[in-house]
Amino acid sequence: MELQLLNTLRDHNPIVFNIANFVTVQDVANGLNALGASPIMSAEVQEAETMVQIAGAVCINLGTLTTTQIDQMRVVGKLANQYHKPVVLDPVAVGAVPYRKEVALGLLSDFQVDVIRGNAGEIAALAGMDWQAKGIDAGSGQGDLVEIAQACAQQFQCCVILSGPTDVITDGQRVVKVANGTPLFQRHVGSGDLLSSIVAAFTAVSSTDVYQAAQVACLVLAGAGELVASQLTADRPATFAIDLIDRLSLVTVSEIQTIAKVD
Ligand SMILES: Nc1ncnc2c1ncn2[C@@H]1O[C@H](COP(=O)(O)OP(=O)(O)O)[C@@H](O)[C@H]1O
Ligand SMILES: Cc1ncsc1CCOP(=O)(O)O
Ligand SMILES: [Mg+2]
Repeated sequence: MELQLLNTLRDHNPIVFNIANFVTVQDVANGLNALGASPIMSAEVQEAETMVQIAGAVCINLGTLTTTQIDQMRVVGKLANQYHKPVVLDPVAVGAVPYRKEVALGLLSDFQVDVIRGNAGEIAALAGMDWQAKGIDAGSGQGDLVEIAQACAQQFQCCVILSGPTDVITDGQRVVKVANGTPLFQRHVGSGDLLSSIVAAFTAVSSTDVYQAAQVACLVLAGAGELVASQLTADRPATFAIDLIDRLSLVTVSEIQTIAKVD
């Protein structure tokens, strides 16, 4: 895996344009900033073209969608395709809310995305497979996570990250698994949103190889979280979230390499 992309990202400080949700927007902005990217959030369609032009990549998050925002997402996605800017889609809760699934499928037919990043419940829903998603969380289901991720990637002709205790990254054929992380990620709302935006940041510096960018993003975030958890003596979700921001800023390629569990 090309972990040197972390240094490339810090050297280039790419602008990442996020259509964020209102729950986790500041965590995402601060996480991107700490890592070495330059976040910008926008909810206004009138400035969509400028946003896409100045950005290195776009992350579209369905977390708190509105009809107005869906229109903005469609415009932004099409502009990103036109300007050849990578697009990451985070299909928050599409496994639990049929309306969201309908919206996500509509967007996926209106423009091409480069990466879909979701938990098992979300990726299974988009792939048309049975799963008991629970709100924003993965929920419970039975099935081969690799097969589910590959089916989703093949259906939408893109890279898919099915995140969880082990992140499964696939382009539809090839598969890489990242087993780093900590259960503390699940105790902090917004971990998945941050991952999706970090994926966008890495695609901004590796637009010709989004599969590689997706792998590095998963390993850097999961590795940073694992390093934070190894220093905590108790179950402290709030401390974890704060320390994660610091660690994203400080973590080095060699620290990540030392703990990497990549298959
Ligand atoms: N039980 C776990 N153990 C280790 N890492 C986890 C665990 N659950 C989630 N993660 C990590 O948390 C991040 C967010 O993933 P996930 O929880 O699947 O997203 P979401 O918040 O959208 O449901 C990923 O980096 C993933 O590797
Ligand atoms: C709680 C909540 N409600 C709508 S979006 C959102 C945040 C989802 O964050 P994540 O999927 O990263 O845990
Ligand atoms: Mg999520």
